This record gives sequence, C-alpha cells and structure tokens, in this order.
Amino acid sequence: MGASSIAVAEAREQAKALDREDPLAFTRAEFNVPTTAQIASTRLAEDSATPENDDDNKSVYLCGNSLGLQPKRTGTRINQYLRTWATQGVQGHFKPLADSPLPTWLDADAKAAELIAPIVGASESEVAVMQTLTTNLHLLMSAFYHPDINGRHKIILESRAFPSDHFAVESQLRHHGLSPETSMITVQSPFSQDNVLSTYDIMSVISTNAADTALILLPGIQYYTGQLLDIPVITAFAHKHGIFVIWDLAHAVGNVPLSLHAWDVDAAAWCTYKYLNGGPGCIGGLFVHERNSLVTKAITDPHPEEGYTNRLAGWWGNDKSTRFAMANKFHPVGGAAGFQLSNPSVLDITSLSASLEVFQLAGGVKELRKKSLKLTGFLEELLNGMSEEDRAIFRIITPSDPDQRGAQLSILLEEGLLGGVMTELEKRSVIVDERKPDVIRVAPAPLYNTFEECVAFVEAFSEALAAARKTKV
Ligand SMILES: Cc1ncc(COP(=O)(O)O)c(C=O)c1O
Ligand SMILES: Nc1ccccc1C(=O)C[C@H](N)C(=O)O
Repeated sequence: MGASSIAVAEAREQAKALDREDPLAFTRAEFNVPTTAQIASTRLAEDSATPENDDDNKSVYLCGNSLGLQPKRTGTRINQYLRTWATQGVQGHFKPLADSPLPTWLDADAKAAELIAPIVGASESEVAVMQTLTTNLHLLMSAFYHPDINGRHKIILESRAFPSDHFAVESQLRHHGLSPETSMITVQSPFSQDNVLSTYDIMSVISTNAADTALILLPGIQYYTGQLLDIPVITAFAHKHGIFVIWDLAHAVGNVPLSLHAWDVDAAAWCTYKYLNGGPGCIGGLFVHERNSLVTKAITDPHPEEGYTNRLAGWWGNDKSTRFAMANKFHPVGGAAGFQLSNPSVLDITSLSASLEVFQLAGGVKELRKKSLKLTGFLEELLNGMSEEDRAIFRIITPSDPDQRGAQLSILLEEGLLGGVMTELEKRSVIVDERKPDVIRVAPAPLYNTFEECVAFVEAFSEALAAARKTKV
C-alpha cells in the first residue's frame, strides 16, 4: 500500500472476499451512510441536501467512536412516537401504539433497560437508561463517594482522563471541601511514552494509596489510545483493598462484550451516541451492582429510608406503585432504576431503542465483536503494510494485542501533519476524528463498516500523508 497499485488491487480483492463471507454484512443496510455529495455540501439547508440513493457513492465513515451513524429505523420509530404525541397528547403515557414495538411512555425506561442489559452483561434491574454520562458519573459519586478526611478520601483516576471525567472528580472533591492536590491521585505509565497503562501500573498506584483511597474512576476503553483495560482484574484488586470502582464505559459499550455483573463491577456509566448510535447527546445509562442498591426495608416500614443507599433523589426513582401518590416520603424502587431523577426524554429513549433493535438483529455484541476483531485486525495489517516512507511519519499507539483494544486504532502522526492530513482525508470523503495535538482515531464499526472501506481509508491516508508532507508548516 502507499506505493504499489498492485498491492492496493490485491488488498481490495481480499477485502471484497471478506465482505462477501461476512455473516453480518446485512446490518449495513440498516444505516444511513452519508454520500460523498452530502459530506461535500457546505450548506445543510433542506433544499441543498442531496437526497440519498442507494446507488450513490458513499463516504467512508470511520467515526463511530465519536458519533455513530443513524439507523434507518430511528426515523420510523421517532415518527411513530411523534404520531402518538400528536394524536394522544398526555394519553401517550398510558396507551401502547398499535403495530409498533414502542411501549407506553410510562414503560419506556423499563423497556430500554431490558434492551441495554445484555449489552453490558447485567440484569435488567441493575441498569437504568437515564441522564447523560457526566451527570451519571456525578450521581454515582454522590451515592458512593463518602470521603473521610482521617481515613479514606482519595480518588484515583488516570492522568490523561477525558476532561469531563477529570472535571467531575475535581468538582466532587471540592464539593466535599477537599483539595485535588491532596485527594486526587492520577495514574500514568512510567514506561509507555503514549501512556498506555499496564494493569501493573494501575495496581501499583492502588497499592501505594490503598489505605486512604475511597474511589477509583477508570475508563473501560481509553478515549485517546483506544486501550481496553482489564476491568475484572482491576476491579478485583481494588476490592481486595476495600476500594469502590466506577467504570466510564463511553468507548466500551456496544464495542466490546461486557459482563458487569459477573465481573463484580460496583458501578458504571456510559453514553449512547458512539457505538450505540443513539444520536448526538442522546440519553445515557448507568449500572449499579445489585449488592450496592439493595432496598433492605419494606415500603411499609416506618423508617423506609434507612437501609437505602444514600443518593441524590428524584421522583422517577421512586417505586412506580407510589410514584403518583404525591406523598413526600421517598421510596426508591430497588436496583439502578431507583437512581433516576426525572421522567426521561421519550424522544431520546425512542431513538436509542431503535438502534438497539439493530443490535438484536445482529445477535448482540458477542457476534459483533467477532467481526470487529477481524475488521480492526485487517485495518491494522493494511496500515502496517504501507510504504516505509509513509510509516516513517506515523505510528499506531493502540495496543497491538486485540484483547487490549476495541474497534478503534489511534494513529499518532509526526508533529505538524494533523491539520493537513485531516483536510486531505475530508477532500476524499473519509471521515475520522482528530484528537489534538497529533492523533487521528479510526474506528471501523462492525454494524456498518466494511473491509473494503478499510482499504479505501488506507489508500486515502497514504495520499493524505503525501499531500500533507508537501504543505507541512
Ligand atoms: C470518556 C468520556 N467521558 C465523558 C464524556 C462526556 O460525555 P457527556 O458529554 O455525554 O457527558 C465523553 C464523550 O464526550 C467521553 O468519551
Ligand atoms: N459529544 C461530542 C460533541 C462534540 C464533539 C465531540 C463529542 C464527543 O463525544 C467526543 C468523544 N467523547 C471523544 O471521545 O472524543
């Protein structure tokens, strides 16, 4: 690749064969893949948008790690939801819609929890579809971080955490009157220049701070490097030291198989706009292990709040049977649903549920992972096979061990090339994302990307590198 057109032709033939053999190839037709004309258009006005036609040239969209593509059935389901609202008004809360899998609005959250539970490996009662990622991290910390300045008060997180996670931790500490300088511990790798963290790096920091750490917040998959951490092993190690762990699964959910219950994870939160294709800013989710949300007292108990986990509460977390009684005693429903605050946006839940229907069609995340391993492995092989001239100016920083990554490969470019490479890729209708200062993240999503698109990417990338080299500032 990158030099010889024969190599490109061979790779394309190989990719075509892999696409033909792919048992999940059919799910691509479930998605709206932007065409090259749509991507090139500079205005979004309805009259200038190019109508999509299946014969049109499609863009190469490898950005599902940032925003997943729109499933075609999202429009169908949202229109059904809109019809219910238009024709029923408030009665939509209670009336099921004929000829549609959509539940009544009152049951929308429970139904969505049912769909998300297998994706994260939890029971339905351990998950709630609610709020957004950063909010959910705050809600979990408010419930499970109880600092004791003379005992456990520290929070451990990675040194290059996604800024929102870092801000959330810092502000939690300040909220409790603590200083990040004394109570925030960050993990970084002493060995890896790219800050790929070994399990040992993380365990060492836990060991050193074991006596006074209350909480650990870590990413299932690190957003920048694409590294998949060993969730069960790190969780077990933290538990041995009496530390509660919250996992941020933004980049892991819908990407790699998760078994949160079996791994004994304490709590986790995620967003749904990446591999779950819920749409920008769509409703998020959280997991609370059943042992952490036990409702030990019956609702008829004179002091029902005793025995309930401490939490920031709202009426939607109240038991359904008394939610509308308009009494002011909080009776949380057992499980993660008891952490809900407000009635959720049914528009959001409808959008997410439409995409989760496609996950069901595909046979779930385990099936998708089989394809994902092949797809990302193929992309890696193509990148490693590029010309020496190309390879001299980029390096894949994502672990090469497939068990330590999901779909994403992060490519570190030589300094000064990022802007030029992104411009050149966009000219060729190749959509990936940039993370300053020097990384592009490329994520073939098994629900809609093809092996042929991996070849198209590498071809465009080689041309982009050549062009960027010339214009490098
Ligand atoms: C790891 C991580 N944490 C937090 C966020 C912020 O999510 P949100 O804006 O949905 O709160 C994102 C993505 O934006 C993310 O990737
Ligand atoms: N929601 C967004 C809105 C605008 C720009 C980026 C995002 C992202 O989601 C970024 C993503 N969390 C990331 O890992 O880069």
